[in-house]
Amino acid sequence: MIASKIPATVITGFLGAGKTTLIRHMLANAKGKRIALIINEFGDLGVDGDVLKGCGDEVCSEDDIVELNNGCICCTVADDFIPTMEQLLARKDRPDHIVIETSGLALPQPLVAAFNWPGIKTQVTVDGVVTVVDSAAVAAGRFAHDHDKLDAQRLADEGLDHESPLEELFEDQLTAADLIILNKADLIGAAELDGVRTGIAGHLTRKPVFVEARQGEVAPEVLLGLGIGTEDDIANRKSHHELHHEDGHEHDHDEFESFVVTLGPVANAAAFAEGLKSLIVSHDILRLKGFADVAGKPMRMVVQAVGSRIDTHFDRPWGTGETRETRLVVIGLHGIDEAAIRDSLAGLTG
Ligand SMILES: Nc1nc2c(ncn2[C@@H]2O[C@H](COP(=O)(O)OP(=O)(O)OP(=O)(O)O)[C@@H](O)[C@H]2O)c(=O)[nH]1
Repeated sequence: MIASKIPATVITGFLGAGKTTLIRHMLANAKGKRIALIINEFGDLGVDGDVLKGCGDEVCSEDDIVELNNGCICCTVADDFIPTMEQLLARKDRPDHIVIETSGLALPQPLVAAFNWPGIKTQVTVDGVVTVVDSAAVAAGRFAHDHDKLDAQRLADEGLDHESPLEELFEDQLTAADLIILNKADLIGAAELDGVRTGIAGHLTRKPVFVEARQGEVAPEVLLGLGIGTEDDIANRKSHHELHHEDGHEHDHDEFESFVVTLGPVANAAAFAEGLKSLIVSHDILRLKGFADVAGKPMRMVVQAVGSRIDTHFDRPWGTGETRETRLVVIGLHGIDEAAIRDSLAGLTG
């Protein structure tokens, strides 16, 4: 008897859109379906994996979570993704479903195309591509064309052969979608949300399904079981890069930069968060996340910033034998002033 193919769902979406939050909710509500997770992050801190471990104990134990943090998954398909899939498929206790969270900067196209590789195609199929959208960021014009900035970038770099990197990537992630989650609906009004939906739909030639969400709360029955087989249609969902470089020119992420900063204990959590907020605005930091060691507190503080919106909360006690330290990953556009940001961050702890 030929075993049926394992469905795999690709969850994509720009930095901070709410992919990890959506997956957390899905794991907590998966009702016994055994899910294996492959998580890819930009920046080598492994925050997403850490946030997800333990939250779906019954359906997805730590052994079922594989972190691929060796660059964006779309560029490391052959070296990282394929071997990981092969290992998952070689297991005796194969999962019911595989969920892959791409980094916020990844192009889904090369990843989906990898499901056509011999050895993978016979055993797994792409159930669907789910693209998570930060509706509030879209409504605020985060991905819209900023002509002044773009002109300045073009002046600085004559080789620039494309539109704004943010806009392009955002569009590529939408182009690949079977299901679009309009997340963070709590942050904007109904009319604005409608505007976001119509704006996105107007850009797409295909007609993916739209679902609104708050805090990534989408029923697993809606996310999983789409049964699309997206790998067979991926040639019709080309990214800007594929359209511009049919000659096989390598895709990379040169437009973005990330670095990890390690700091000592934070004296005052509220002042630290306020300081981070101004730093994010003054340096146009796209994403900042990690953990902080707050002096005198037994718990670890999670720091999550998307644009200028910052959230901090204490998630769990520091473990015995675990080094208490403050570690943050900072992501911005190419040319972000790393030295100045490092200096300012060091000044915020004391
Ligand atoms: N207000 C609001 N905040 C949200 C919602 N969904 C997620 N967030 C917050 O947005 C921040 C980023 O969420 P994540 O789930 O980590 O986003 P992500 O897409 O996994 O981020 P990257 O992996 O870094 O690209 C966190 O502080 C979340 O708590 C939502 O629907 N509404």
